[in-house]
Formats: sequence, structure tokens, C-alpha cells
Amino acid sequence: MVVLQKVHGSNNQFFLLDQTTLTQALNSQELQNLAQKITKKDFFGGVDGLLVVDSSSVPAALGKMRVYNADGSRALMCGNGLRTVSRYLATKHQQDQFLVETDQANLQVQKQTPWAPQIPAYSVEISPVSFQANKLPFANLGTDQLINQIVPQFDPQLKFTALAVPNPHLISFVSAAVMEGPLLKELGEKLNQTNPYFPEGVNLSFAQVKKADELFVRTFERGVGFTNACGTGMSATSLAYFLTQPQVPAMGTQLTIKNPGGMVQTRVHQGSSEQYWIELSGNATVIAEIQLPEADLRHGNLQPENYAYNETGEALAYQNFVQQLS
Ligand SMILES: N[C@@H](CCC[C@H](N)C(=O)O)C(=O)O
Repeated sequence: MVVLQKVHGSNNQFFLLDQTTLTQALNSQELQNLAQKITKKDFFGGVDGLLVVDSSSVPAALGKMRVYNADGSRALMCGNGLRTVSRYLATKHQQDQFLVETDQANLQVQKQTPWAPQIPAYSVEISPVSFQANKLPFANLGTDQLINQIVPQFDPQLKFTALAVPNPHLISFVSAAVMEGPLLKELGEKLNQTNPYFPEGVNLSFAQVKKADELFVRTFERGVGFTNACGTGMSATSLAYFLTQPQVPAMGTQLTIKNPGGMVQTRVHQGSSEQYWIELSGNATVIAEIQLPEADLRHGNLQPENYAYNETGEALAYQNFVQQLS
């Protein structure tokens, strides 16, 4: 029997599979197939993606994280997911501060003081950051960097900023009316089908400034659609905020980022040679543990009615915490 954890960060939900516990690791095709199946509602309510943990050969890294979106595509990074993987590895290895290997970088993660009873919290590094068109990639917008510019192909009035962290993000600071209107879905869908601008798709976030140190962010994710929260999206938006909005606090000030699933905190850092990185902090919640045969996972032959599903109670604790916030 194998244990699959159902986890969330800011209610961005995933299944977490530790491949080191299997007799034989699933290959990429098997993982893609599994991601497409277990993200569906008929498998314990569904999730946004699959987090795969493997061993790492990088010194000081306790593991390696790979991310599969609900449509089976690979994502280069996942901020909310990385917090839950950090908790998993911290518990398994009894360490509070370590590296996690990801597709493009070995990222520093750290256990935090719990935000409330039954709400463990972790902070994770989001990097590397790039504004270069070829890193997202984007094309046919008449520029190599898109920073706070009107893009008539997207909207006649809104200004957009594009950055990779390293997965691709497109951000616009909008009014309440635009936040509630149809554009986020329409543009999100348009840029995640075959299109001349973002050939590999893009995560689209709309943001509102609530206070100098508080934003609200909603994201239409590549490979998923609307999510309750996107960790890399909120991190990228935090950097875009400091670079493009008027009357911002000093860079390095902690921001509270609210989202439809709850909240996180971010801090934007500027390292040597003007390299930015973002510290993303928030809950790392285990919703439930599911026991199932390894062969079912490998063959995507899922029979949820036959599996034990043990809830931890942490999801309810988080819901209560979020209600108090509002
Ligand atoms: N929800 C994630 C980001 C997931 C990846 C994204 N869909 C992509 O394809 O880049 C987060 O919390 O960062």
C-alpha cells in the first residue's frame, strides 16, 4: 500500500506522491496520466495538480519536487505546492531548514511558527526571476520586456507586466469592477489556447491594492483554470507591485496577499547584481491521507470507493482561520 497525501496551501489543492516510497518510480507518461485522473472531482473531490517528490543528489537538498498541472502538463514551479512539500520533507527528515531541488533552481525553505493551532506554516524561496521575453516565453508584442504597459491586443486600457519566476506570469492591477468582470476568464482562456503571444500559455493574475501593504490577487492558471490561489502568481504580483505601482512601501516590506482561498505573506528581496527573489510564507495543510495499492497508481486504475480516506481536521482549522480574517 502507498500513502497519497491530499494537501493545500491557501486552498490551492494537490495530491502529493513520494516516489521514494514506491517499489518502482512512475515514469513521466504514468505521472502525466495519473495527474489527469486524480485531479478530477470523482477522486476524493479533485485537486489542482500533482506534486511528485523524488530523492535529490544536490547536497543539502532533502528532495526534489516536480509539478503536474490538472491537464497533465508540467509546471516549472509551484509556490503553494512547495510549502506542502517542505512540510512533508521536514517531517520525514526532522529538519526545519533545507533546500528543495526544483526544475530550475535549488530553493531554500524554512519551517515557521504555526499561524494558529493546526495551521503549520512554511516560507519558501521563489526564484529565479526574469523579465526577458524568451524566458516566459512571449512573442509578437513588439517588446523584449513587458513592464506596466498597455497591450491593445489584450485590453485597450489595462497595463500588463510579464515575468517568469521561473514559471510564466502576466499581471495587471485592476479596479474592483474589472476584478469581478469576465475579462480574467476570457483573456486567461485565450492566452492558454493556441495564440501568437504566449505560445506555451501563461498564468494570468489580476490584482487590487487594498492597503499599502495588502493586495488581493486572483489567478487563472495555465493547465488548470481558476484556482483559489497561485503562490508563484502572488509572488510575481508582489514584485510587480513594487516596480510599477505609485506610493508603495520600501521594497522588503512584508505584504499580506489575500486570495479567494485565504492568504499568504510575501517579502521581495533584491540580491547581488539586482537579482530579485521573493519569500513566500503561508500555511502547509494536510487535508487527508489516502491508502491505495501501488499498481493502481501506476496503471491509473483508480477505485476510490475501495481506499481508506483519513481526514486530519486541518482543513477545517484553516477554514475557521480564514473566516476570522474576513
Ligand atoms: N499553483 C501554483 C502554480 C502552478 C503552475 C502553473 N499552473 C504553471 O503551469 O505555471 C503555485 O502555487 O505557484
